[in-house]
Amino acid sequence: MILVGSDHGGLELKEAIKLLLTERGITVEDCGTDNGNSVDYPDFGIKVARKISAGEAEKGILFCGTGIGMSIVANKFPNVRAALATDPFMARMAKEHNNANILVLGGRVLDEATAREMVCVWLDATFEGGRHQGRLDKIAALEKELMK
Ligand SMILES: O=C(CO)[C@H](O)[C@H](O)[C@H](O)COP(=O)(O)O
Repeated sequence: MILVGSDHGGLELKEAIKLLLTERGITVEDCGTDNGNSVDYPDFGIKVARKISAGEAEKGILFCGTGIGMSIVANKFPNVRAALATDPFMARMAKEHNNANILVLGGRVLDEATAREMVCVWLDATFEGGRHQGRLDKIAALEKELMK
C-alpha cells in the first residue's frame, strides 16, 4: 500500500501517478486533496507523513507545485525521510542512498512521463545499506536528541 497526498498544485500529477500505481497492482490510499480548490499543502502532507512516522504505512508520495513545501513539512516527522526529486537519477538515489520513505514530486515542474519513470525507478530501487545506513543512523540519533 502506498499513501499519496497533494495540494491543488500537485493534484493532476497525483491522479496520473495513482493510475500508474494501480496499473502496477499497488493499493493506493489517497489522503487528499480531491479537487482543484486552493488548499494548504501542510494539511495533506501532515496526513501522509504522520502515518509513515507512526509505522502505519511504509511508503508515500507527496505532490505540490514544486514539491518544496511538502518536503519541508514531511521532514518534520521522526522516521520520515522525504526526498524531493526532479529527475530519475535523484529518484533512484533517494532510495539507494537515502532509503527515502516518501518521494516528493512537483506538479508544476515535472511532465507526466518523467514523473512516471521516477516513481518506477524509486519503487524498483534497493537501499544499498553499508555506509549509507551509518549516515541514516546519525540522522535517527539526531531526531532522538532533538525530541528530549
Ligand atoms: O509549497 C509549495 C511551494 O513550495 C507548493 O508548490 C504549493 O503548491 C504552492 O505554493 C501553491 O501556490 P498557489 O499560488 O497557492 O497555487
